Amino acid sequence: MTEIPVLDVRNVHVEFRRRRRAPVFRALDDVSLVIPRGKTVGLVGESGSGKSTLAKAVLGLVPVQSGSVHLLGREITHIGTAERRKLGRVLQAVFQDPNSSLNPSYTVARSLAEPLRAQGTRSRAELAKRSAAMLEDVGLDPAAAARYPRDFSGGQRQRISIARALMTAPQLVIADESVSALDLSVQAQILNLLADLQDQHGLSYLFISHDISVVKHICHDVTVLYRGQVMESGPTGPVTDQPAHPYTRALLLAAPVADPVAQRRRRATQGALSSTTGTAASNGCPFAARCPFATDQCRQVRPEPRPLADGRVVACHRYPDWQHEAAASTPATSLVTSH
Ligand SMILES: Nc1ncnc2c1ncn2[C@@H]1O[C@H](COP(=O)(O)OP(=O)(O)OP(=O)(O)O)[C@@H](O)[C@H]1O
Repeated sequence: MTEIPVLDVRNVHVEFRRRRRAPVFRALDDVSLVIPRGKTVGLVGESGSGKSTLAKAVLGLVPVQSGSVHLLGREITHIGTAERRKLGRVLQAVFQDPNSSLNPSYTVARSLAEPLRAQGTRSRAELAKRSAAMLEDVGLDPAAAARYPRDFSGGQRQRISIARALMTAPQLVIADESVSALDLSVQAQILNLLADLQDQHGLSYLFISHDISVVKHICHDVTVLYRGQVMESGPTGPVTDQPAHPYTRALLLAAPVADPVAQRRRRATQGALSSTTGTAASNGCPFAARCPFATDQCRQVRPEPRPLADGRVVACHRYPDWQHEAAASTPATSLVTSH
């Protein structure tokens, strides 16, 4: 029997109307994503691709027009506020800015206690015991409980936010750009911490980042989003070693690398990603306007997701031909062109 995934997002559509009478804007268009137990699934894409909207759809913070969200086998797409509150036992989130979850006027102890209090735990002794254990788990001195957020560095505050998210012993944690604001060395520490906590507590993560090089290090599977549509998804190794979608390759080429000289050389020869704000072909592939391998078919017909033998799914008419063209092209050929 196949195991029930922790999270199963199926064919989700989310639309916004930015102004009254303005046409609807589709922020998520037929997005599916599955997180097996104990795994980390990355959601990657540039700013505006719809990553946070997907997190909000799972957290019930934006309405889902169609499709479904199942958490541990239970459909939660449209559940009410009271039911939603109870989900705090199994579902928590850590955001980019620790200050959004840590009230500056609360002691760490009070901030940590909140999620458990919301689930009905009142015993002070129990709250204090759990806070101390979680602070230790995230590498902080339990004495930190008596202090305030201002007493800590950015990395330490993010550790406190993680401790707070883990207070209810959730099964799924949504980490939305949770290392983006940190220095590289602190990022690495937090990523290691998330991996250790996963081993220790059997956690699953939905790990959201605009940086595919970060996703590569922590995620078992990855979903690549562009303008609200899934370009490619599957096991992280194949997706990042040999991308099947030109957009994934473009993200990899634009990702920071440890060696700045190599980075400059790469940028000079391959071109960098341009902004996501151009006009997408309404019917075709949303990436067609920026893709050097696009044909009329790409501009006119939306590619259906195709399963590949290695477990991936790709939505590209030109796969695998574009890979051969890319390999044959000279370094002076820009992979992604600006419009
Ligand atoms: N409440 C809203 N009303 C109208 N448009 C919205 C709303 N929320 C998001 N959007 C739009 O939906 C698109 C996707 O936004 P989203 O925040 O999900 O992107 P993202 O990939 O998380 O980007 P970033 O990393 O910059 O947050 C954007 O064009 C954004 O302007």
